[in-house]
Amino acid sequence: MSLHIEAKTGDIAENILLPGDPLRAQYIAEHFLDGAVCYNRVRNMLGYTGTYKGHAVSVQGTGMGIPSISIYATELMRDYGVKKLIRVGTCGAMREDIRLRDVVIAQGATTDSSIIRNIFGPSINYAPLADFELLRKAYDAAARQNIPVRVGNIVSVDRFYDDEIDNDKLTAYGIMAVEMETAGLYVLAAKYGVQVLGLFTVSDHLLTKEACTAEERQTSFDDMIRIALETITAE
Ligand SMILES: O=P(O)(O)O[C@H]1O[C@H](CO)[C@@H](O)[C@H]1O
Ligand SMILES: O=c1cc[nH]c(=O)[nH]1
Repeated sequence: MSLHIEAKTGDIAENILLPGDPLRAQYIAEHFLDGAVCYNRVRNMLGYTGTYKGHAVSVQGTGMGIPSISIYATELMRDYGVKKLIRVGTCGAMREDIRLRDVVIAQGATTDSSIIRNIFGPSINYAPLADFELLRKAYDAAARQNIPVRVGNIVSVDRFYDDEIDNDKLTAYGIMAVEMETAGLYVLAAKYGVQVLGLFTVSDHLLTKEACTAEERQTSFDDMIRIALETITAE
């Protein structure tokens, strides 16, 4: 048991998916895992363990923003021995060639969060990166399922409502999409020496202002979950 997760030692699998929304954790457990059992209800931040094609897999809600995901990621890595983590999130597209419902893989995660400065001091701009083996497996799994994916740099922002951020400059330097947790997750995975990857479904578009309907979110979201599960259970 840790401060924010009431699971007993051994209740959580080494392989885990991390959606921000705890109800998405419940959805994944109910629709994709066999024999899923809920191991966490503290603060309603639901966590489940079940199996996928015979492999033990957990799924844990992490909340919104780097402070929230950092709590769950630290306890999962440090106290429960989790070894492979895939964030399954939603994101906002920032470029015209990225469309609604596309699946995005975060090779790197730029950030305006103070987490980098707080760890390394003002002279280092650490580059939070995905694990290459997980990235390659996710790309291959997507290709096998004929799901197109975009791979590259995203930005993890501290503020969802941010009138000051220069999105045009970020886009000009290749940033594909915006979300709020991955840079922090990648840094923590490096600290604890575990494998990590961020996968996203584009739920809205910052340029065109389009947004997915609930049904569209569901369908494209399922594509991302299948990629994540095939990746995390691949030998
Ligand atoms: O859909 P999730 O995983 O929560 O991710 C995105 O959605 C939330 C904002 O609405 C932020 O957490 C952002 O990162
Ligand atoms: O953090 C997020 C997630 C989805 N869409 C956004 O614009 N931002």
